[in-house]
Amino acid sequence: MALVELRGVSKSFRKGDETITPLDDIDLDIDAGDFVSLMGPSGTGKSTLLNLVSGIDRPDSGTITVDGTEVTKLSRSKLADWRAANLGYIFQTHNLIPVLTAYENVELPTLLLNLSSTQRRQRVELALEAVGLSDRADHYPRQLSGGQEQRVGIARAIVAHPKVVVADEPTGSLDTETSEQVQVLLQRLNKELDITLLMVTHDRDAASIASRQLMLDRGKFLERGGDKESGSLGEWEVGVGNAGDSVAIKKFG
Ligand SMILES: Nc1ncnc2c1ncn2[C@@H]1O[C@H](COP(=O)(O)OP(=O)(O)OP(=O)(O)O)[C@@H](O)[C@H]1O
Repeated sequence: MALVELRGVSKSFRKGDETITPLDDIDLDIDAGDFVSLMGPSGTGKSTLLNLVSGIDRPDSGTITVDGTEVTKLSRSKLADWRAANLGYIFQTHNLIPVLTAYENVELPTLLLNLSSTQRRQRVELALEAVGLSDRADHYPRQLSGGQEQRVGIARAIVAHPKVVVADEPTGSLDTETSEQVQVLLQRLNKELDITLLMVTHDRDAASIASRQLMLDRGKFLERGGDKESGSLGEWEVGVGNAGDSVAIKKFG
């Protein structure tokens, strides 16, 4: 069983008289240890997908299972606990709380977990160390650079030792050099700490650091074939990211 399994997932929104259905009967498998990047045109439902996987929103139909737990079946209160323990979320703009230090921002999600103060301190220190910011623990967000703020946001996402971390354009508001540093950091977290990552991005370079590259195109997943080890990238193939769909080759961009 894959770590993350989506089966027959659909999600619609009402906009005035119109119904928009960005995700219609989607299937997807993500294995433990995968680093998946997800690209696709604006409005195709990438953020919607992250919100469903992280239990922030619910699908209209279909099931989402993470590490054996059917997230779509959890009650609202159980979902909050599940999310705190199992899911990390990295935002495009880090969403740090300005009146809290880096340490306190990272500590915040751990307050929802059943941990002693010693365990909590260890987790926060480890997370800050993992993103190379131990020496900035007492700084407030305004005293940090954009890249450092994003690294604090990443530390906050991993502090609970989640099963999965989802990231919505984590390099979207960073300059090229800082973006590259964050990409290297995400790759290290995946390889060294074995964190399973699902990252939405519009940046081809950021997408290419992932071990699997998906594209969401008109409600269907395309997956980039090729040999990651040798660096040769193939074409986008329909249906590979999907569980079950027929596999037809289609050129994309
Ligand atoms: N809460 C909501 N209420 C109404 N419509 C919504 C809501 N959330 C998303 N949508 C609509 O669903 C569609 C998919 O939105 P989503 O943000 O998932 O796309 P996206 O692929 O992430 O786009 P982008 O690349 O521009 O961030 C859009 O048409 C959007 O307007």
